[in-house]
Amino acid sequence: MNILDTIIARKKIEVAEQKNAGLLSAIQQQTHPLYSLKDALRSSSTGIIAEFKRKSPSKGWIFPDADVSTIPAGYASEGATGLSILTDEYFFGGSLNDLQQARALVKLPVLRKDFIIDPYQIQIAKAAGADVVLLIAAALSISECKMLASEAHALGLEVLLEIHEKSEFDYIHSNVDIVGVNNRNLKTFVTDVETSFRLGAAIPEEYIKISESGISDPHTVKELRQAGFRGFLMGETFMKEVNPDLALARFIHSLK
Ligand SMILES: O=P(O)(O)OC[C@@H](O)[C@@H](O)c1c[nH]c2ccccc12
Repeated sequence: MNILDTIIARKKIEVAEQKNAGLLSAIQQQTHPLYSLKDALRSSSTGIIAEFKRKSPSKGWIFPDADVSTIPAGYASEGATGLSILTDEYFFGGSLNDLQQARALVKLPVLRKDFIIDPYQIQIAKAAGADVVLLIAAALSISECKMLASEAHALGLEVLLEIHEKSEFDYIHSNVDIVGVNNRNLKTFVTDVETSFRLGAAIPEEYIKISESGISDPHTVKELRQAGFRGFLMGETFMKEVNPDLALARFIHSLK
């Protein structure tokens, strides 16, 4: 079993437990007008989506005691276009509480970063205050992906579809708002920014496209922009620093 299969197997159990425990009805519902990531990316000059992530299966612990009451707000004040908040606990050290806290502190589009396989997780994302959900082609069938995307839209959330291979172009459909090319292969962890350049050109013009993972050099962002990418999802480059928000500020500065 590759790591993605392991994560999904565990996720199925987690969602079943959450349903049994009635998690959705226990969440204090957040209501706010949607902060559209699509619109923010269209109008932003930097397009950095800054991620809050304590650990990952590929790197282990990055910042175990990272403080959610300061870092996302810091990202916002240093110029992030949107936030990505990991909510998977076992593999990424995140929580729904992280999402709720970040939501309460920032007025930016917030992505729930998790492995979504069930509409229940989208309802929870909405209740906890997310604006966008991630759907990973490699983790879903095309029909599951379509069903989950229409659930997200029914709740007024945007959909970020993540792809990594040409064969996953078939997942792109009308209920997708943003197409993300993950430079990291979730089955092998091999990260290569060339993936974005290779796949980017073939993504239909009407979709906003973003490049995800393994970005650490401002020069890469400039090149990706020239290739038509409007957003850049970056985690580790910031989270490996003592002050991730200041690392973002320096990165943005060097883009100018
Ligand atoms: O820390 P990085 O290499 O900058 O990557 C961020 C983000 O792209 C990565 O965390 C990610 C991309 N797709 C995912 C799917 C699930 C979990 C995590 C991810």
